[in-house]
Amino acid sequence: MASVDTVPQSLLYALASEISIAARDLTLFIRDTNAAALQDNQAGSHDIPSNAHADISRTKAALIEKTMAVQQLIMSATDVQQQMTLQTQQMAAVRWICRFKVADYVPGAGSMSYNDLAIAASVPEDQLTRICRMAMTAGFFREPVSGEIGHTHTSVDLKSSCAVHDTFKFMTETGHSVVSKLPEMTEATVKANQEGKADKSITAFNIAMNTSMPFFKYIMSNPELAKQQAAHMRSVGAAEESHVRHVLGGYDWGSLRSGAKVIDVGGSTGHCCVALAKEFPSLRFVVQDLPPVLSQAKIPDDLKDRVELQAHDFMTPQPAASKGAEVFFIRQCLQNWSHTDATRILQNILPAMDKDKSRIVIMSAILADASDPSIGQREKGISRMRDLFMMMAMGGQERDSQQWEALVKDADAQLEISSVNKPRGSVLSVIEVKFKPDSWAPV
Ligand SMILES: C[S@@+](CC[C@H](N)C(=O)[O-])C[C@H]1O[C@@H](n2cnc3c(N)ncnc32)[C@H](O)[C@@H]1O
Repeated sequence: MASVDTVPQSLLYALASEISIAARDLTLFIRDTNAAALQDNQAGSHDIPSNAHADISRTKAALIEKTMAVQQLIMSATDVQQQMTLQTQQMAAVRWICRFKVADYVPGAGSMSYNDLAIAASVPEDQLTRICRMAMTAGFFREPVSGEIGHTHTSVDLKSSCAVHDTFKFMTETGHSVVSKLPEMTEATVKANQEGKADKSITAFNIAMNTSMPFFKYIMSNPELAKQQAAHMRSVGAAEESHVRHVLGGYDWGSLRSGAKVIDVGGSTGHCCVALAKEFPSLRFVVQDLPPVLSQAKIPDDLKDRVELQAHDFMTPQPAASKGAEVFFIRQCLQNWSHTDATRILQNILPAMDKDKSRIVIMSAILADASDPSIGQREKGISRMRDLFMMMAMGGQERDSQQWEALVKDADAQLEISSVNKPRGSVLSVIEVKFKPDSWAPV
């Protein structure tokens, strides 16, 4: 075997060295914050707390990105096929586990027999054993001794009381059936074009759910789906790339005057406003969303005087009370809509704006150039995953820089993008939109 000195420089070797440095930094962090985790070695034991410093979150993200880059370098097409098939089955296993609430019956500490678990969950033992053993290959559950099953740090979050359970259910039930209809969506689009009905948007979601209702209308008509979707948004907000932390650091909220009003348009259950309200005690917030989503909101008691919930359909003009608000914040919403609808959403905000002091702050992805080597495949993959899901579920789209410019200009020719900031480690950028300085000069 070659000594380390004689190994030629290669991307593989460079990545492995970077992984080694990141692993050292993460280990030191865990030693200082949760030393017991170093002995644990269960799936999820080396995860970091969601409020960890941004540097350590970036280290974790880099480890995931670089280990994925190493795999891509060394895997053949057959290896990739096996990996994808494995992930498909792992996902099917998690779907089954969530459907039968299996994680609820497993004790928080220690273990139980498959037989007892099968009785508790009312499922056949043979299926339970084989399916849980597949889920173990993805880090969910463990078999400390043969025939016994216990939780790992990750499987605990599959309990039906956890948001992760709801988001997995949404992804594996609704999301999975939508994704499976991608070719049918194209066939329906081609057929509509041939019949001269090109304006009729047919999504994979419409085909999968056998409905002509738009995505959100359908979701909101089913309380269970609305709950899962809201949980999904909270879980997306907890992922490093789209963590709510980037909302805090991504815009100069501190420069707003004391008492300034921030309206979170399509703000879901208020997780962004709650985080902002904790950090910026002089600001006031209004969370706008549809009633079924707002009904899931839990605003902490000490923030209720500064974080208001308001039912509002952003396809209609802003209510009178919004007039003159300093910030109309709209995060992760416009990608759900086509260019025409997204233009309308922005236009519905404009009459409520004070041209002098109001601005729209959009927080969304700006699609990277596929040839940009500075962005890793995982980050590109996550943006593409969102873009495709928007297309399949809602006929929406993620946008590149030119498409954002065009959207703002089509909403109103007097609007302009005044600044763009992409917080480090975030897949979302903060796009500030204002009226052009000369657009309100007396004529
Ligand atoms: C992708 S989520 C983004 C939520 C939140 N802004 C965030 O960043 O986590 C899109 C949100 O738009 C809301 N929404 C969809 N249609 C809406 C409408 N017509 N009016 C108001 N909100 C709507 C959904 O309920 C959902 O909360």
